[in-house]
Amino acid sequence: MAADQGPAPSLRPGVPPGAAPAAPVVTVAGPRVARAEEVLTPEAVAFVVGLHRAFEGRRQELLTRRKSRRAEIAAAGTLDFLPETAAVRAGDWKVAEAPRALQDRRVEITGPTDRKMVINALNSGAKIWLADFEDATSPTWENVVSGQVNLIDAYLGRIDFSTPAGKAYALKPAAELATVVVRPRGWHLDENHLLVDGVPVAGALFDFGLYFFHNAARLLARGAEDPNSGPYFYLPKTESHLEARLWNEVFTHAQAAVGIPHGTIRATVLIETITAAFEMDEILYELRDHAAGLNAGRWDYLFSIVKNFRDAGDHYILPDRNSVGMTSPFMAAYARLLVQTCHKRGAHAIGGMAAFIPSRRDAEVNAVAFEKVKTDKDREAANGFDGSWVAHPDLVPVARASFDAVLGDRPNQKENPGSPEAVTAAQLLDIAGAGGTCTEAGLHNAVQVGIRYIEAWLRGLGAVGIFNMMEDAATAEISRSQIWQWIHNGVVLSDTGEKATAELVRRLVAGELAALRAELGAEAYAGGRWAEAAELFEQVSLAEEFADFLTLPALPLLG
Ligand SMILES: CC(=O)SCCNC(=O)CCNC(=O)[C@H](O)C(C)(C)COP(=O)(O)OP(=O)(O)OC[C@H]1O[C@@H](n2cnc3c(N)ncnc32)[C@H](O)[C@@H]1OP(=O)(O)O
Ligand SMILES: O=CC(=O)O
Ligand SMILES: [Mg+2]
Repeated sequence: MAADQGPAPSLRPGVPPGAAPAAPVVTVAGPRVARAEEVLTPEAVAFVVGLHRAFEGRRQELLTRRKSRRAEIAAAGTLDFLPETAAVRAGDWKVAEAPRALQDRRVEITGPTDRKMVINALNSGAKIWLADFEDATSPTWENVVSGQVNLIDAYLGRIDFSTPAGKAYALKPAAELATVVVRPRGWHLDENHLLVDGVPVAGALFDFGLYFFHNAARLLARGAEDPNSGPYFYLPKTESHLEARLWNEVFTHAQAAVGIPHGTIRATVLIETITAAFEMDEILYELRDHAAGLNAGRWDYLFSIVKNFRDAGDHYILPDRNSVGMTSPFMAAYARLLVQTCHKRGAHAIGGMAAFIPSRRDAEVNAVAFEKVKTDKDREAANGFDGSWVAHPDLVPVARASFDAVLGDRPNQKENPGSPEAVTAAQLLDIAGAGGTCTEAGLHNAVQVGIRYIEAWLRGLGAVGIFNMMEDAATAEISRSQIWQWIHNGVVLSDTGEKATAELVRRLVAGELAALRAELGAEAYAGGRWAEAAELFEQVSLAEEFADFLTLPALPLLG
């Protein structure tokens, strides 16, 4: 405002012009969670409120922008690299050097932040533990607050746990523990239990802000670079470099606010949307002082392709989930581009999740899981990735063997430029080129997985084993969005010759509920949330208007 304009008129009746801005009204409205007061201290809440006040406006703008971008994609029926950022792609620049704790990331275990899992993950022998508030967590107030309590206890080396049967859990010596990398929720989810002037804060800023605030205080006490830890993050579901820019602004603000050096925070960005795949360079560039790498989040990536091209015709129809994999040409192109981009920019390239989970009770299931995961990790290591994810502690040695065989004593292979084959937009979008079939068996599986997962999520479980596969929010999104896509494109199922229709899906849902009642028994069935899960599943897979995320209509049903 120009100096001669005088003070702005007061918009608050009775408050003189130029008076200090009103203090925000902050409401914490969740059910009681044990030890919440250790996390939700007045200072930590004020820090999150400060983030909200600084960045909520921009978050909303970017969420609106997602909608217009999707409308553009629907109109064009295709996608390409951005002309306006060609100079960034062509430029000669690198991201900041990784801190010591993030140099060797050959095996990363992922999982939710409940107490037992925290201890098991940290003790697993993995280099990194991705502490997940996203795909693997149902964001009940209990889960998001107690997760923060557990992270503080883990950082202080005082986390322990025992089961009602007396099995005791404790941390191994500090030098043997995984480094913690926290994955906050994506930009789309609100935290409805913390309101500022009646507006919910972003789940992303709640998870990031609380972990950063508590972690940064300890970091300051320990000295500039802790060899085993720091404020390290995974950033999920990013759709554009502008969203990465917002994270960069949040990091810059957060570091300045608590007085730790710019660049202390390190973030690995999941490339798990089709739009982000076209902006890998740009995302690293925006975050270059804070970037630690990119990750190939294959499950949300498939979901994002279906979501964005759901009504773009036959070329984009995703066949049965188990007939597409990382060797499908469009997925191989995505992995290739990720390794090429990361290594050109000095960043780590981290592989994704093979969803097969082992069983300690069934040797055959175990053998299949080990073999499938080994094949997947061998391929990633050979293709230039610096490390990869596993979902279960028993898979840590499997993935480590794959990466040891390629890396040897080197912490990573960032000097490996990856495949010399350039990646084109057409290759990234060649879904039809994957072949694969759409079957009623695939449709049935999608119904089963979708209902079972949503029911677990409503009870506060964000990751579950279903039919020996790891299922989480990302894989459930594939199930329901694929059904929407098949119905709206009139797909004919190759094994029955029948068309995929809403009526067929409703029949399969009813059949699945009856099967579950028989499998569980009437009492256990009645104790679950099956009817709500089925209703929500039908809504997100059959409603004409496609829900951007299934967790959005599901959120109000959580405690
Ligand atoms: C698309 C994506 O975003 S992938 C990343 C997000 N998804 C995830 O992180 C999933 C992580 N994995 C898991 O949550 C689990 O492995 C599940 C739910 C799939 C299966 O868990 P369970 O049914 O408990 O498996 P199982 O009984 O074989 O577990 C054996 C032991 O390993 C532990 N365990 C299993 N997975 C993990 C894990 N990821 N982290 C830590 N501990 C684990 C179990 O707690 C159990 O411990 P216990 O023997 O002390 O009781
Ligand atoms: O977050 C990972 C994914 O595959 O989705
Ligand atoms: Mg994901």
